Amino acid sequence: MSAVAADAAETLSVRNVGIDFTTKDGVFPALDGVNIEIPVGGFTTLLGPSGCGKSTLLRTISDILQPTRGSLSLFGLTPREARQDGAFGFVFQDPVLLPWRNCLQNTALPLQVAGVGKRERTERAAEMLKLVGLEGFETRMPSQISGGMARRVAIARALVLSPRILFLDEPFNGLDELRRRQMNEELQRIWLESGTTAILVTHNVSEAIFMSDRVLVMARNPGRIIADERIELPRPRTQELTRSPEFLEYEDRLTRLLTDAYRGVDD
Ligand SMILES: Nc1ncnc2c1ncn2[C@@H]1O[C@H](COP(=O)(O)OP(=O)(O)OP(=O)(O)O)[C@@H](O)[C@H]1O
Repeated sequence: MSAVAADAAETLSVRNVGIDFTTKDGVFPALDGVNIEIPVGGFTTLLGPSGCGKSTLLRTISDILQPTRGSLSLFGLTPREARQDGAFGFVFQDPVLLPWRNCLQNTALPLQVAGVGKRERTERAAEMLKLVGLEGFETRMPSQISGGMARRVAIARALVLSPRILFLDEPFNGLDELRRRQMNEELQRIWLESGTTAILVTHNVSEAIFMSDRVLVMARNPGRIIADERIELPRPRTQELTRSPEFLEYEDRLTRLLTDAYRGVDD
């Protein structure tokens, strides 16, 4: 943790957070001693093996789970206050678009739920579709677009309420490597334009480096952070950069850390 306490309004702080689950085999510490300080506007990635508590940590930050120990502060608010304030946007592994609504109507859904009038929500949703590169596809139905396009719609929908924090839980799982790289470039552009704070969960080392200012490597039993790596590469990052010695050095280092994190998973 930083020696100088940052301004609470500018920082997402997770302090000594632990989560215990009670199962028939006893109490299981899914997370323990987790400390994170994320600056407003930053892009942070949680990288770790299956079962290390990445989703549990996201769920705790987003007020779905209450910590057993420790505390959280989200830019000066509690997780509950932040949720009630509409501070969160979510993109999940599966884009889950409503098949009977077109791209514009799917993007506008959170606005409709929030009671925003039709004209304003149409304008705002169209703006978001433009941001994710889907101008001209407003009236396409989900069955008429590719998997990559569906993910863009999911990102547009997550950003439509201008969230302070965008949670991305393995959003490009299932895409082939080339498509994933294209989506990473797109997401970087969208994130830079939106100015939101982003927290990504991934298993993919290259994606973690490409996207992040910071990569938190997690291990399990108990779920904890074993490394906090700053990625000091210039933006906007390009595919060219992924072949540079600096990028490959990060890749090598994070792969080693992740290998350590995987060690013991099946012990
Ligand atoms: N409600 C629950 N009750 C009991 N155990 C749980 C519960 N939710 C999660 N766990 C356990 O806590 C641990 C962390 O789960 P979590 O889903 O956060 O991991 P993860 O890193 O997101 O995994 P993955 O990458 O597979 O999604 C796992 O061992 C999981 O089985």
